[in-house]
Amino acid sequence: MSEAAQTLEGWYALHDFRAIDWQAWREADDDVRAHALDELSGFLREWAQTEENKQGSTAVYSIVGQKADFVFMHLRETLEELNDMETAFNKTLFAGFTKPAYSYVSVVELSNYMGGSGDPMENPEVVARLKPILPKASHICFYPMNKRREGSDNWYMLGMEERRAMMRSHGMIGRKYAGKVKQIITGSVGFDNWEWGVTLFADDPLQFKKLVYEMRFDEVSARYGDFGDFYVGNLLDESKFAAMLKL
Ligand code: VOV
Repeated sequence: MSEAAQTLEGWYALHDFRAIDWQAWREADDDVRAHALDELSGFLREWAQTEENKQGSTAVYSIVGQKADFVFMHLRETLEELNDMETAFNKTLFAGFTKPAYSYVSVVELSNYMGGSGDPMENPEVVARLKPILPKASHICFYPMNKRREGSDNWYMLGMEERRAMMRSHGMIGRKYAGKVKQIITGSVGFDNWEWGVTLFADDPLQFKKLVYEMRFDEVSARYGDFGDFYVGNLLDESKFAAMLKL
């Protein structure tokens, strides 16, 4: 049996993709819409406060294309907290004007492929990566992925050193995008239908295309990467959200 990589886990993640029921929104009375917007603003502020208190983080983006209209990406200490916020939001008037489009449950993960020495949890940089404040970059890109397990292309049958060498090469490509793309890798084995969620943040959306394309030529992606649907979107704040919903 090959040696499993050791992983460190941080905050739990929920990517909550929703579509807006535009017909219901259009048909609602002005005061109902106003109340729904107030509730939405209340939640956005509450989530910002949680972030301020370093008890979690939330990113809010619109989604371009027909897969969804917006996404809330929440990071919290426990699955219970994620569930509670999801349920609290679902009880709002505004949530009644949305339909579920897709969701993804995972946990922020670091592996020991690049392992340093000493107790990693004593390293503030590691802790900051496990419990990250999500960047407020102009754009988000999310997709789930697996490492392939097919015939002779089986990631899970490779030895640790071989995997480590490939992850090193992966990391070298990623490093070229330092300052342009920030990645949050969340593990989802046992939690959701794919093995990892990849969430990228950038001010220039073309950097997503360039990074993902360059990685396609790297062995770990070229030979062992299988990918789900891609979601790409634009940063929303309270006023942009209100503008998006204005009729
Ligand atoms: C933005 C740049 C960037 C950088 C710097 C970077 C670096 C690194 C390092 C150093 C490591 C290993 C240690 C750790 O931190 O876990 C990883 C780990 C991982 N990555 Fe990565 N990755 C990036 C970006 C990046 C992208 C764009 C993708 C999607 C791949 C693609 O083809 O679309 C990805 C995937 C992953 C995954 C799924 C893992 C876990 C794999 C596992 O088997 O455990 N990643 N990644």
